[in-house]
Amino acid sequence: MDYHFSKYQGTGNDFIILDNRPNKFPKNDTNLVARLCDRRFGIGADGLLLLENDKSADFRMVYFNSDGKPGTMCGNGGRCLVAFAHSLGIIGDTTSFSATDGLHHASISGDQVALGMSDVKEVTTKKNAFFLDTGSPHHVQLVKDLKEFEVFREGRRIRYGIYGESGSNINFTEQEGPDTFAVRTYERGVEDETYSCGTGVTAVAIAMHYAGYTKSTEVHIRTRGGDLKISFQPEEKGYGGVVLQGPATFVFKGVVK
Ligand SMILES: N[C@H](CCC[C@H](N)C(=O)O)C(=O)O
Repeated sequence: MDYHFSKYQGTGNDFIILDNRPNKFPKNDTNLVARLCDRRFGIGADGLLLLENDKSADFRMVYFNSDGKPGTMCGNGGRCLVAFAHSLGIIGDTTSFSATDGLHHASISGDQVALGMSDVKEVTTKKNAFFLDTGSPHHVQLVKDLKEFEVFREGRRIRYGIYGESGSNINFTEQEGPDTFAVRTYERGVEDETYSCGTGVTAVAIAMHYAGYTKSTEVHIRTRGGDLKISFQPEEKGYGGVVLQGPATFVFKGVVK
């Protein structure tokens, strides 16, 4: 079987994207997805996204981590899928699409995609960290000297040590200004550090506001792969109006067996 794919990246978080409106992709074939994402034996990516038909929205997003298993919401992936849908002429400059955590609204202007994220119902404070769900589960921890921090070793230890098999994504952050933070993420399902994690930087922005490290409701995050902006509104319980904005870029397209 030939698979026609496009490769996109959003601040260095990279994805294989396929148009699965014909509904022909074998979604249960974990080994196939893992092989396509393999950086030696396949195309190479942090995850794989399918664009599918949806009865009540412009399209449906289906996401797999590079381990081949279905993931939860992917913020950078969602932004790249909007850019892909726009390139196919499926959408104009605004869209609504469905994903595992519900309906998302987004807009695209040039290479910038602004993606509405799920409301955050609760932020849990732990010993020296925070836990919240932004469509995927995230542990957020402030560290010193982030550049030298052992993200893989410490991320893996926490991901399996505290969160067990179902796991969590693990974000380490260092404040750089009143509304600016640097973030590095150990991503569940990739089981490695990624250059950026969209639901992760969203979790950091909200956790830092919740804990009083920033008063701003528009937070700038620097990741290894580039810069993202997260805006949100504090609500009675939790946060709403959450928007993740940043670049989503086409890299190449091809056919793979
Ligand atoms: N690995 C995450 C999903 C992708 C998150 C990340 N790529 C993003 O941009 O949000 C999980 O399954 O929990």
